[in-house]
Amino acid sequence: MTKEIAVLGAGSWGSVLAGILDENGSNVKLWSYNKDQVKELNEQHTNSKYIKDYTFSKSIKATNDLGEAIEDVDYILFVVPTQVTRSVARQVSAILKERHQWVNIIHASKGIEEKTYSRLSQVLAQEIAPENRKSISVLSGPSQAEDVVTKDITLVTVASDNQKAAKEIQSLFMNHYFRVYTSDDVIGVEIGAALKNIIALGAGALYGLGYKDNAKAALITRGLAEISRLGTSFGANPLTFIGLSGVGDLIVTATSSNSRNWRAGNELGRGESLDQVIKNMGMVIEGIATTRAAYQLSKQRGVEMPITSAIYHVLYDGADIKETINQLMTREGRSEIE
Ligand SMILES: NC(=O)C1=CN([C@@H]2O[C@H](COP(=O)(O)OP(=O)(O)OC[C@H]3O[C@@H](n4cnc5c(N)ncnc54)[C@H](O)[C@@H]3O)[C@@H](O)[C@H]2O)C=CC1
Ligand SMILES: O=C(CO)COP(=O)(O)O
Repeated sequence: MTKEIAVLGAGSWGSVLAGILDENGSNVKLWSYNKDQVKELNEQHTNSKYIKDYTFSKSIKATNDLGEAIEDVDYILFVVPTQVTRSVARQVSAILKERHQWVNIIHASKGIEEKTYSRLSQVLAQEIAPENRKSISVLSGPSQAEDVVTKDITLVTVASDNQKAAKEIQSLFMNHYFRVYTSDDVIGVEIGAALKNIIALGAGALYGLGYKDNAKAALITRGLAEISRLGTSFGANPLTFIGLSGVGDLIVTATSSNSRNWRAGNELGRGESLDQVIKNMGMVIEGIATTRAAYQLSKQRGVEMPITSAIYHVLYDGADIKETINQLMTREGRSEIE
């Protein structure tokens, strides 16, 4: 199916998703706010800071001009970091309004807005007027960009407020190594996607401190319990959390040394300061801001999230990691399933 698609954000994930869409036959324009990156993508067809040793298809057109990127498109796919999605959406919205364009919106970012505690579909719905959008969908699941680009088998979910759009998006992305399932649980998919990054930070920290496989399994399992608790408090389907965008993404992010969240946690566990970790990474570590948002949401909604709360105190209050783990382990005993 040939569609005109704008991919906004040419980091690791945006560029790899643009590659899949191009490979599957869509006409893709890839927008970045960085002029040097656009020049590199158009002239060398590489994106060396984000995806090493890979040459992208010559048919992907990179541009610095948002108006040009979204001209006459059927779909706009947002893949910029969570905390800048609102400002990019605002710019997109002004252009759509002026042109009376009506498009399908997708996002593939994983986080909660730090200031408003909003999910990204909420941010996009707030910024892009109903007369300019046919649908809002989210693409999510266990999909480290570095493995997708080498065509490792990858399964993801597209959740949407419009099942016709979900089916169309499914067919736009599906191929022999990238399989897409549909869902109508936007809340569950977005909450799972955002909160697994917090647990990945914790898993990296445990590894950095020398803890082993039992500790990893414990963190992932109890992490999933608190992700589901917060998600279901918003009306998410509990089954979503045992799907690709829930436990699936949690497994890959909390165990893969490609994960920026896991790597950041690992460095923190080894005693590096948060500022240094952020500087070393040079790419987005979504779990940091999302920890703050999820912590505040848990307080607001009276949902118990002991691991998120512990990670919040380590990141934002300078709490000692070992002492924090000790406090978690010596809490009063309780029943596993509440
Ligand atoms: N890398 C991965 O394997 C995956 C990432 N994701 C999600 O995709 C989203 C983007 O992640 P990545 O591409 O990995 O990040 P990245 O750090 O590799 O790239 C981020 C991109 O956003 C651009 N950017 C930064 N600030 C900006 C601003 N103010 N305005 C416009 N553009 C700006 C940067 O220039 C860069 O091109 C995140 O929410 C992440 O959780 C989802 C699945 C897989
Ligand atoms: O979401 C991801 C894989 O599904 C990527 O996670 P990181 O941002 O931690 O690299």
